[in-house]
Amino acid sequence: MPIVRNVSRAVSQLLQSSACGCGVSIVPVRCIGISPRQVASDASFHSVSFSESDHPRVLITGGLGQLGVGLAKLLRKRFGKNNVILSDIRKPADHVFYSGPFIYSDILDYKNLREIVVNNRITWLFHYSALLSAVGEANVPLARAVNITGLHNVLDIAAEHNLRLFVPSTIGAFGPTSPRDPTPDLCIQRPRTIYGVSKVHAELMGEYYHYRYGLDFRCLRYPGIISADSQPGGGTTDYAVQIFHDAIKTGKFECNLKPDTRLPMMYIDDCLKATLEVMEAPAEALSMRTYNISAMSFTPEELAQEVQKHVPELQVTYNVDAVRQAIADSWPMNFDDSNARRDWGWKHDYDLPELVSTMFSFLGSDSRIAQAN
Ligand SMILES: NC(=O)C1=CN([C@@H]2O[C@H](COP(=O)(O)OP(=O)(O)OC[C@H]3O[C@@H](n4cnc5c(N)ncnc54)[C@H](O)[C@@H]3O)[C@@H](O)[C@H]2O)C=CC1
Ligand SMILES: CC(=O)[C@H](N)C(=O)O
Repeated sequence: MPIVRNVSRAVSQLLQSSACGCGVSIVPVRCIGISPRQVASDASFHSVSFSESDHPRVLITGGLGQLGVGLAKLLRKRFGKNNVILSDIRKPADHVFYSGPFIYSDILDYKNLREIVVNNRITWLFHYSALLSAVGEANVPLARAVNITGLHNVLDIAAEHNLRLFVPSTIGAFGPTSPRDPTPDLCIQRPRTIYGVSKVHAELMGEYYHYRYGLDFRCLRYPGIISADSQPGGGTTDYAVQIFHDAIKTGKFECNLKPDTRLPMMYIDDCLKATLEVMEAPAEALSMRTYNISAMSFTPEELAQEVQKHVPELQVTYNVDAVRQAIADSWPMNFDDSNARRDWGWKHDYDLPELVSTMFSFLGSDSRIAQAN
């Protein structure tokens, strides 16, 4: 009766533990006898226990978006090119395809995902597939499928195959009734977008699987991410990337948020650094499984002023998009990430001036608006 014993031990530990997980260290209970999904009898469990010195074998879902290619680059530097597999449902550009392993994977296809994990002996999974806030509102059924059903597939496969699982959450997991300045890790979360609802669901399901099945779930709430070599995928914070491209190409930028809309933001290198750090943190260091991370917070007006130090000719106008503005007005203005700083030593490198000068040195400011005049 080992399964029954495991179940009752898991349940009693679960009941004894604090529901919020704040400041309480709970020993995860690995209980492989109660797999969260009924697995076909012919399924093979090739998950291998890796010793500390072995590199993880990594799969990134939704890897062709704004963040995945950069994450793959960072992880390949650390763990070796062939230990990191990028996957997506889109066709990769040549430079991505030839830079390391790429595989087609639709996260709605449970069996295919399981086959990839088994055949490649995956040990770490970064689940990046998602529809972001603005595109999610434009196609709620698809956002619900990708962000919620897709997450269920990933959670079950990760639990069955003993994976360490990273799922990013977002400032969008908060809503108008959350404290906005600053927003702490634990507070009311009643977002009003399908994106936000799906991310709160992901946080709660991941933490539930951690306490119930011992899944090694780790989650960071990212601010709006700014990158030079990848395009954002349809979010509310996209303006803060677009302004750089428009400043260089035309010298004119039309912003779809009001000039005083304050949102937390972060340069991509900081975001990817935090992601790797939390995945490498010893489990004992993590007093929670979902952390806010923060770097800076600015308004479109403040960003434009900093950009104008590099491109003084830049003209900024405002044409507010009502959907995006309503979303932004319900999101945090400043993010409290003191728990991440305390538990696993999180520290950002880029504030607004460094972010802007780094973006321009990346994008090459020499082509800037000579043509526009
Ligand atoms: N970029 C940002 O500012 C922030 C991103 N995040 C989160 O980080 C993660 C990555 O974000 P981005 O790279 O910016 O997103 P993105 O929108 O640029 O890329 C998402 C990728 O998911 C893929 N995808 C869509 N449906 C799929 C399916 N059925 N199966 C497999 N892949 C599918 C898309 O093809 C796309 O390449 C997301 O979970 C997002 O919520 C969180 C906060 C901020
Ligand atoms: C902050 C995010 O999650 C994303 N960039 C969005 O704006 O939807």
